[in-house]
Amino acid sequence: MNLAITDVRLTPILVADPPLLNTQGVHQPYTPRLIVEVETADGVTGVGETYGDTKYLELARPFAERLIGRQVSDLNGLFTIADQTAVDSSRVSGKVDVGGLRGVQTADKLRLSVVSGFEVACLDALGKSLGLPVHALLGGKVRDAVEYSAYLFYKWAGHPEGVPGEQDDWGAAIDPAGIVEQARRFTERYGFTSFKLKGGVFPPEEEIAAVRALAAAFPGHPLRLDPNGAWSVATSLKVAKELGDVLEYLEDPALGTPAMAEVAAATGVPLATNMCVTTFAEIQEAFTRGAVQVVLSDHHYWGGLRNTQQLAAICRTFGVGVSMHSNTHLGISLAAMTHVASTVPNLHHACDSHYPWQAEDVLTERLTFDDGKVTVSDAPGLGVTLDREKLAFLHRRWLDDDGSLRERDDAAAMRWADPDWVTPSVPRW
Ligand SMILES: O=C([O-])C(=O)C[C@H](O)[C@@H](O)C(=O)[O-]
Ligand SMILES: [Mg+2]
Repeated sequence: MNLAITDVRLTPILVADPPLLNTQGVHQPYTPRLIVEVETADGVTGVGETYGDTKYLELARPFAERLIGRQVSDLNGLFTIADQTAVDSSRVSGKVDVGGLRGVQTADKLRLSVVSGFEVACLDALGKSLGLPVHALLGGKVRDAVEYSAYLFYKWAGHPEGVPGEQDDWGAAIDPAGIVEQARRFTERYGFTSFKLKGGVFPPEEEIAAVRALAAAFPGHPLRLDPNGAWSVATSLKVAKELGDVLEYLEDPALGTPAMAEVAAATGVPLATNMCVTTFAEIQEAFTRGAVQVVLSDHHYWGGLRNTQQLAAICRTFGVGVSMHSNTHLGISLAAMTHVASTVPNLHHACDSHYPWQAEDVLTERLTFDDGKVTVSDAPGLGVTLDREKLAFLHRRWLDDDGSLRERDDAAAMRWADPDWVTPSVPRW
């Protein structure tokens, strides 16, 4: 068996995305992703997926060149390569990413977001070479299926007039009744039993009403509300008080560890985050201050599946829960998330996934949710097959774009509907 990497292919694509609202604005009609393929001397190909904005592409290209000749089994070596890959300082503010939705933006985090795409591709190739599923390479699954939650969004029926985009069949959801209807469709289509509402869009009273409506429609089901740090400490505490009896957790009610710690100290409602703890460096302060009770890992920016396992072990040590965050992603990432989630013993909350919102994919067969769960594949590697025609189609869309959609920018997308829109300052309420 020859595990040496002989070829690496990077394919940036644009994937259709519905007009989902968040505190920064609205999703663009197409969002960038990067598909990574590594090929071994034996002709085995592994696939990975990560963010596709230019700053990731810029790093992925020199990274890919350095991979040639290395073994797909040399996963630790990926971090060495990452350390040697220079990051353009203009690409990192040290502050926030996508209007703050993905937490702090550092050079290391940018590197890790690229490493993760290659790590998953290497694991896929290694698994296929050895005839083993990725979960086996990670130490073995402790569950046969991974539970996901319905990721509810306020949304418009379509993208603003005159903006080219794909039509979705979800309709509009801009009030409690619309959110309950969306949740019903999620349960009918996928069997989800827990629900997360993306908040920070409307004044808190309206979002409290939406969560109350969900609680009435789905009594006893786990509910979460995530305004992406849009609230002050006082507002967060008010919401926690009003919804404390129905919330599984509140997600990033306020921005940053100090504010989260203040909220946590004054409420019994658990706080989850994918914003104030998104790197290993942020763990110590947040955990010692008791600022978060659940960390939502995202293998893309934590640096891959093995780093996600390390994060889970740290959380276990500190008695902090762990689950999974999601941004717009395709089936390769859902498969990767499912493999790693199947190996984490202390996973006690349904994971997030945007996948139901993505009507397009690059796989020959879409992954499916049954009773809200994805079955863990025992096929070699990730257990997915790339559809080259679909990949080429989505890549063509990226090539044809004039550059305006190649960076995710929810505030810019909002300006198509509201030319005066500026990214709201935080706390918004
Ligand atoms: O849980 C979260 O904070 C997210 O999923 C962040 C995302 O960017 C989400 O808000 C979105 O896609 O609009
Ligand atoms: Mg969140």
